Amino acid sequence: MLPTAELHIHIEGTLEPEMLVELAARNGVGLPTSDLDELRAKYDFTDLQSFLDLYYANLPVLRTDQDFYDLTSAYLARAERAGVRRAEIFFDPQVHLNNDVPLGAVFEGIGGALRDSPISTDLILCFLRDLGPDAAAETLRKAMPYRERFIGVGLDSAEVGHPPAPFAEVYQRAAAEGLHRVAHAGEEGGPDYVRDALDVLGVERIDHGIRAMEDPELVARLRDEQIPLTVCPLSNVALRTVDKLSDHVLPAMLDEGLAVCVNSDDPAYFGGYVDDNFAALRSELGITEEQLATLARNSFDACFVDDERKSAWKAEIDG
Ligand code: HPA
Ligand SMILES: [Zn+2]
Repeated sequence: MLPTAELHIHIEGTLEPEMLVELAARNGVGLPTSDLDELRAKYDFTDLQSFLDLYYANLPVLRTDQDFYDLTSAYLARAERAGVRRAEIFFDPQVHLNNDVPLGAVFEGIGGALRDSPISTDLILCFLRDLGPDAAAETLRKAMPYRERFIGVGLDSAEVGHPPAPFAEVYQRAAAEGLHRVAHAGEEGGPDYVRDALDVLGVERIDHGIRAMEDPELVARLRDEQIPLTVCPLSNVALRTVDKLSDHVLPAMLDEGLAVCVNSDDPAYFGGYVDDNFAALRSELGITEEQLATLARNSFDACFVDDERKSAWKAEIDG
């Protein structure tokens, strides 16, 4: 199993239908159906918004520390089997706050599972871009009592129509707090979203970034500056950003010398964990063992950890 870092994983997107049903029963939360086949049948998306509608509709089942602990433990156990050595995990506090779940329960539950796992982990707090910059600033303010529990901020949810620039101030505030900065850009939005995430928000990594390939000048910059891009191939197929995996730009990104790595995004919804993504790249895109090793090396280089730890993980790839 290829060792890797997973840098683009939404913990809420690891909620498998089985756990959805279990948590709904535990907390007395109604679901449209408890039939697993009927639930899975809903996992057929036309675009990002059609996925987000289901993702948000399912999340009221998460209520207590224990729920967040169970969700996170299940992901970490599965990630361990997938070869994940390091996970930098996104979470969406605004969803839980809007569901009347206190931030303390979110941090305690997720944090407890992280402590109990052998995988090296940290948390990245994501702002929901469609709720706007004021709500993001308010969320960061509410999270400050838990400042030691997370290492960075990100930007997710509906991309088109919600460009990065209005979030400049909250990203500045995050930087002043010593937080790392990443953002989803170029998933459904065009190259301008990627450029603004870099220039206006000062992000250190781009999540997705596949549409940057439409702009040769931007591609040259991403290569020259070796900006990490956390690509999620099965997610892009599930959300129909690409028609089929064999059309994916990942091989072209590798050929351009971009700092790409492979991630699962929302594995419960998109048909697989990071090892499933690697397997699909091998079988459907003809990605070679050497390219897979490059992707794994890139993932460790892109981690928010010291060089010594990166080197130790990278040594495992060839060893
Ligand atoms: O894949 C995603 N894209 C944007 N926002 C998200 N929030 C959870 N998953 C996603
Ligand atoms: Zn994502």
